[in-house]
Amino acid sequence: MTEIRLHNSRTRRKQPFAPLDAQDVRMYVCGPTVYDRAHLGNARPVVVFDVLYRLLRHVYGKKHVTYVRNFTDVDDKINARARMLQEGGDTRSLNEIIRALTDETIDWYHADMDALGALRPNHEPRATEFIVQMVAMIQGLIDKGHAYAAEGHVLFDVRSYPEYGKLSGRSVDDMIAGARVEVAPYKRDPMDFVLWKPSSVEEPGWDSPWGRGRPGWHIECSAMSHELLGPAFDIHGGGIDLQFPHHENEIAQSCCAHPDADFANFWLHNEMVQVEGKKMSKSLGNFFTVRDLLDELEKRMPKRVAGEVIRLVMIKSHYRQPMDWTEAAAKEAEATLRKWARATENVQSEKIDQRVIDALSDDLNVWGAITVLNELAANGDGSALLGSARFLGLLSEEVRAISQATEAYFDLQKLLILRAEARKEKNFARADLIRKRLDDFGIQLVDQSATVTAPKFEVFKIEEVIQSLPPEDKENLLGQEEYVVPRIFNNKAFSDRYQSFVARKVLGELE
Ligand SMILES: Nc1ncnc2c1ncn2[C@@H]1O[C@H](COP(=O)(O)OP(=O)(O)OP(=O)(O)O)[C@@H](O)[C@H]1O
Ligand SMILES: [Zn+2]
Repeated sequence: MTEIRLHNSRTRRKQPFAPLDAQDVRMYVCGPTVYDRAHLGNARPVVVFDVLYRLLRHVYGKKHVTYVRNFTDVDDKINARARMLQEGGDTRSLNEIIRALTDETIDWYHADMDALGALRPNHEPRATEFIVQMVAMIQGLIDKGHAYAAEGHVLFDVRSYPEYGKLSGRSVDDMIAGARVEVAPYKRDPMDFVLWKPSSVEEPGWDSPWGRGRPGWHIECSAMSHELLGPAFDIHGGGIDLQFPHHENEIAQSCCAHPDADFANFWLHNEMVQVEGKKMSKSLGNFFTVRDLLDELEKRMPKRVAGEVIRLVMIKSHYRQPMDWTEAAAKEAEATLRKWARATENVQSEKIDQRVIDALSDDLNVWGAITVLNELAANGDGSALLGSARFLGLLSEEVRAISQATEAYFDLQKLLILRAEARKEKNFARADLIRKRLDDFGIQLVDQSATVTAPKFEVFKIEEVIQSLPPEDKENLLGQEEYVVPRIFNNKAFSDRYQSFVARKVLGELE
């Protein structure tokens, strides 16, 4: 079996990955707080852990991997956004606005992440559906002496857990000195963090032994991962911005609530999407949403291609390196997809190149995997290229067809440019030759643009085209010359392929 090696933030080194149970490999990734469209930074953990999910499914089998990513649908940021809407004239109750806001944001999130080719996790729990489990866990922590109730709040007693700070490598005293910790009269220690807090009448709230209130953010992940994956599981992921305090707090809660288990075995953190050296974030206002970017790209390429372009740009940077979005990277990704599409023309079968799996198994070296794909394209191994690209969530049937058609169009464009250049140089013989050769194949040049009109090519030329087609197209068309002409031009994919074929042939003749 392929050995996967992953950089474990917990040990600060690359380690061989061995699941607790190879029949049920379990991964939890911190999901979004749902009150706004996801920005490009929020998409990074989604695509990074999607690649890991695909790799785990490949190595251990699809049925043997469970991936959980939560939705935080109860949070002060959500309440604040809902209040803003109320102040803006929304007459619904705060709870109604929050329900509609979180539902809508989850729908947007799904649409945007689907567009980036990310598989949906096996479970996408909403925090509000696991309040009972959160209350039980908090009560357990109080019973064990790790938490205390004060003024309607429940706080985690950080000093009761000597391991606190181990993941991020900080001591509690350093943390107090360096962090913006909230000092509050009900806290015994400034580092203690909230497990439960009181809700006002109009705020979302649930009954609890400590009065009507709502959970703190950190306990949500501890309770949901425990409910869906058990007290110990294999991989916990999220952005590096969550390592402290969120993940540190998750560990403290989970390990104190379930002292016999080890919570998450491997911790994986993706680096940040940056804008001019700073983390892309809502609070800094330096963000653009995935939707904005898709809309922008869709001005010059079809939607499906836009999604794959973003995906390819994002996975190409190693997940532990910061990355910027650049227009140049988008252009390069678009050209790469087109190149791969051409190299997989007429390809039916698919196989995954083992070198791609090996590269990904080395702490998700996607760059290395892409180098292999480019090599396959250069060597004309379309089958392994298609299988491997599909494995990375790229080159879907639709994108392949679109990109191939675009290639065909580019080939024709090249000819038109050559012809225009010839005319400019007053090389009318060459210009005429290009027009004539295209005309021979039934492609007429009209006013600088190429259009396919009623063809007048001979049967042997049709045969040539037919021979270049995949077997089932060939079978449909061979020996039916008299019917070929109308069929070819009724069939968009065929006509694109045909144009590409002709253009390449004529280009070859001119060389
Ligand atoms: N710039 C970024 N680059 C990479 N990952 C990010 C970035 N910003 C947030 N994330 C990740 O997105 C996921 C969702 O986080 P969440 O919804 O809490 O975003 P957020 O922290 O509210 O965003 P912001 O920091 O802009 O307010 C987390 O795993 C987080 O680490
Ligand atoms: Zn979390």
